[in-house]
Amino acid sequence: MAAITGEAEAEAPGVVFVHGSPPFGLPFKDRLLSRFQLIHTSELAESSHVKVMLCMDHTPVTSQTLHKLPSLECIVASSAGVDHIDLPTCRLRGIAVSNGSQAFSEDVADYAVALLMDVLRKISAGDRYLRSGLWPAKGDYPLGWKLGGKRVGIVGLGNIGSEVAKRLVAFGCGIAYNSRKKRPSVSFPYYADVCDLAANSDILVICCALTSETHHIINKDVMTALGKEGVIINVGRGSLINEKELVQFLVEGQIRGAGLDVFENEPIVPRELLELDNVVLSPHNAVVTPEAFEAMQELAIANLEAFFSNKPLLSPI
Ligand SMILES: O=CC(=O)O
Repeated sequence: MAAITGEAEAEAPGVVFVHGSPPFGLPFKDRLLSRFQLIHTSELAESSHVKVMLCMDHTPVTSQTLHKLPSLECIVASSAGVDHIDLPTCRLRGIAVSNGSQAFSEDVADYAVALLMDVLRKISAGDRYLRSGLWPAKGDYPLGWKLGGKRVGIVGLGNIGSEVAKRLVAFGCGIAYNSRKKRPSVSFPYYADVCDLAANSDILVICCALTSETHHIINKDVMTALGKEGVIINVGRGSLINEKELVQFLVEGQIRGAGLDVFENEPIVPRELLELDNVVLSPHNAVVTPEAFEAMQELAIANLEAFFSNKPLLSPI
């Protein structure tokens, strides 16, 4: 006993409900197991006492899921986007939610810039042209456009959007943004209306959270305002854009191009997009680097430890 041996009595490990089928490798699982007791989705029936959930993938956390966890106080999500979690129910029940965005923001921002550079300078399209033996037989591939000097409208100036801005300022772009609220500490021009932002931009980079307010925030009116020379990059969620309208605008040449990491009905990608050389397509890969996964694991464990020590979460949403 602690009183006799002088050793601190070992504390029981905190119980963590792991939601979804985690893509985590063994080292992460071992690290979690060394600190916490893990309960999995298949054991939901025995989880009525669980206070914290670790969400390792995009499996929906519905009001029914939450109903089965009456003691839940906190959800630690590994992803940047938390649109798979029923946030209104969490708010009603006072369940705190944290996300993983801090861990991924730099990598997602790099990827957004890479997609943009690719669309403008036609890198993937030129690669396809060369590999199919058309160069030089069919002549040089058409020239692309310069990035420096372009006016970039960022939709969602959170962790990821701010990193995108930092990078594009270094490329000599002008930045403006739209978000729920003007950010007093930010000197970039703010547009409360996305159409106004589009009308004053050459490029839109979409990196806001998907909510009922932002669903289809990019629609035909916004694309019309952006104009024929406009480019759209989406590293947020597919449903931020009305995809049917986007496809139509791209097919008809009513905007110049798009770089898309996300789609409305993933992994289904509209067939028309596969035919277009002014579109760069990517299989929801912007967040995926081993370094980002490592940082995500650190953040998830730090959030769980903060919860169990009654400290503020590190990345509350
Ligand atoms: O899309 C990936 C994420 O939200 O982390």
